Amino acid sequence: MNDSFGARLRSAMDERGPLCVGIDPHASLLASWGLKDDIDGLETFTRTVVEALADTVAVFKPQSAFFERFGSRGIAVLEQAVADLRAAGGLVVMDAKRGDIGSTMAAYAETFLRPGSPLFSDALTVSPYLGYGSLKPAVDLARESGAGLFVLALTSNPEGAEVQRAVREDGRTIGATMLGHLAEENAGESPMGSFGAVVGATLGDLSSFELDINGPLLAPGIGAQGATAADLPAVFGPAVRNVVPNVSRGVLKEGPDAAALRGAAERFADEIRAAVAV
Ligand SMILES: O=c1ccn([C@@H]2O[C@H](COP(=O)(O)O)[C@@H](O)[C@H]2O)c(=O)[nH]1
Repeated sequence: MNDSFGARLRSAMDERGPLCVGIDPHASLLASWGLKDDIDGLETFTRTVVEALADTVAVFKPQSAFFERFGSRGIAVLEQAVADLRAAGGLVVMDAKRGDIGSTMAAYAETFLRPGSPLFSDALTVSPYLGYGSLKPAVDLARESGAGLFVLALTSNPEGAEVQRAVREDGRTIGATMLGHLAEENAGESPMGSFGAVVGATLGDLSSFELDINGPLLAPGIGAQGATAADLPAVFGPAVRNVVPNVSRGVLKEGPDAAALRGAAERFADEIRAAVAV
């Protein structure tokens, strides 16, 4: 890969729009699609989403947890989905939220960020709560591989504030500190850097945070968690141009009909485009 993740993401957003569709095969969704909560149900669900959306949506975010719960066969379904999505021109952000001491983080990085690895993805979500520096092996390998990271900074769930809004001795919150680290990683990059933050679309006015990190902001929370596309400008301000809004259940609940899935993704994409253009 010649281009960095940030460059590939900017092109994909320009060509296909900024929507990220999450692939979260909840047991309740398998049931509502008339599928069994087993490996065949998982495989049919995943293949249906991939076939319906892979050639039109810019970014996909498979939620690893829903595949891991089926063990090695679930991981095989995830591997196939990653390969098929990427072959169709979609970018894959693996939502595995890995985080550990550096020596173990290096192994997670090899799993998701080393080209040729079965789960190699365009980007990986990571947790910095063992200290931002513990992510260094992933940062280094992402740079080498042309991949990206999304670091949990201000998550969409209300419980996140206990940690992320805690104030350090220097007066900065933990969330702001993570955003600061990412701005340093992305300094000087064009059209934007490859080191993004996860910032929930549910969080209301974030003008007290420096969201302009010259990198992407992955924004979950639209749809099932109650945020809407129309909320994006008020939440993100001028940084909205770098926002990649994620919708998982809001799209997936329209399946299994492929046209209905495509219709839902198009509606969200149109709403986002309209909101971001204001
Ligand atoms: O702060 C965060 C970080 C990650 N997520 C993940 O995004 C999707 C959201 O799914 P919806 O069905 O659209 O609510 C899911 O995979 C979460 O694990 C998040 O919601 N918030």
